[in-house]
Amino acid sequence: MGKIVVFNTSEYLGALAVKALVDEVCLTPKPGLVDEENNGSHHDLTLSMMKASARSLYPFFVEMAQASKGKQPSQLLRETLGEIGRNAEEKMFAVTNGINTHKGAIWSLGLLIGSAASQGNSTSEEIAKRAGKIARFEDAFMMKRLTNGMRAKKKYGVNGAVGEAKAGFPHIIKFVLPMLRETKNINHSRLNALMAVMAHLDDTCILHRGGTLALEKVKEGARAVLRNGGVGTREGFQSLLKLNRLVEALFVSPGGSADLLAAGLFLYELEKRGIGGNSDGNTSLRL
Ligand SMILES: CC(C)(COP(=O)(O)OP(=O)(O)OC[C@H]1O[C@@H](n2cnc3c(N)ncnc32)[C@H](O)[C@@H]1O)[C@@H](O)C(=O)NCCC(=O)NCCS
Ligand SMILES: Nc1ncnc2c1ncn2[C@@H]1O[C@H](COP(=O)(O)OP(=O)(O)OP(=O)(O)O)[C@@H](O)[C@H]1O
Repeated sequence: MGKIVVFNTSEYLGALAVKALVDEVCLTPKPGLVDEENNGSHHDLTLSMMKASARSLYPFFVEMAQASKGKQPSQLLRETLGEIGRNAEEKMFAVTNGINTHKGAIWSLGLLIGSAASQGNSTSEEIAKRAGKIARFEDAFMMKRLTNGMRAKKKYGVNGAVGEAKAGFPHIIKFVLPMLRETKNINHSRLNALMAVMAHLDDTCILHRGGTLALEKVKEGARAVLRNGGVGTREGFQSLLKLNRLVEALFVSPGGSADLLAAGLFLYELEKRGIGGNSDGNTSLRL
């Protein structure tokens, strides 16, 4: 996408969401996930596919923002976002030839964009809370297909992507945002934010492929990185490399944590730039 010029708040929010997805996938070295060095535990994903998928979602994110402008959380808003979200998933699968690149991310970012657009000048905490309120309304049109996430939720009794949203994205508020706000080295703070969420999240991507044993090992590995001072220290970075080898050996992928990092990056950019950053004309964003 390179540079994108945006003309209104909805386009601005859409561009920030795409930027968050591109920033997440480019963050390196991540355990098990696609990054600039390798495709992690994914035989079917590549960096260029992830970027193409992220860019293809732009019009849907803009539409979500437009549809939510000035609206209170309601079943109608939930169903409107649901329909746009399903269309976005369809586009994603068309762009990737049927590979799941951003299903979880569309869900979390979609709700947060809707919430951010519905009421200007909110804090990240308020946006996440209101997104939770939207998610708690029923979507009568939601397809009841058996997904990997549903299987994992049933088997292991965890909440998954839907539970995280309905609870107002506690892992973003408690773990991702504090880390992003903490340090001056962007790469370190983003990797530490990923470690913090991985140390706590019941990620259905990991559970589906590796079960509870793999999830516990991954959580402990992420905790070790933070205990050793984070990725900015020699010991912490060695622990990250050790975690990457562990995740590779287990052949699992923390896709849910990656989604929540991307969603946190979106909120963090929004709090730095402000929602009205482009209100009086063109603003360009480098993606
Ligand atoms: C809710 C979704 C993500 C389906 O989730 P489900 O748990 O059934 O399983 P599925 O395995 O298909 O996808 C889950 C994805 O969520 C992410 N994830 C996994 N664990 C977690 C977690 N604990 N917290 C947050 N995200 C997680 C991962 O990326 C994973 O791939 C979504 O596909 C959906 O139903 N979309 C419908 C469109 C919609 O209603 N959109 C409205 C807002 S845009
Ligand atoms: N950098 C990334 N690399 C890989 N996955 C990512 C990345 N960022 C986010 N994700 C998320 O991970 C999910 C894909 O994970 P995964 O391929 O494990 O799921 P799946 O298609 O349900 O299952 P599986 O591939 O195990 O059959 C997507 O929904 C996406 O949102």
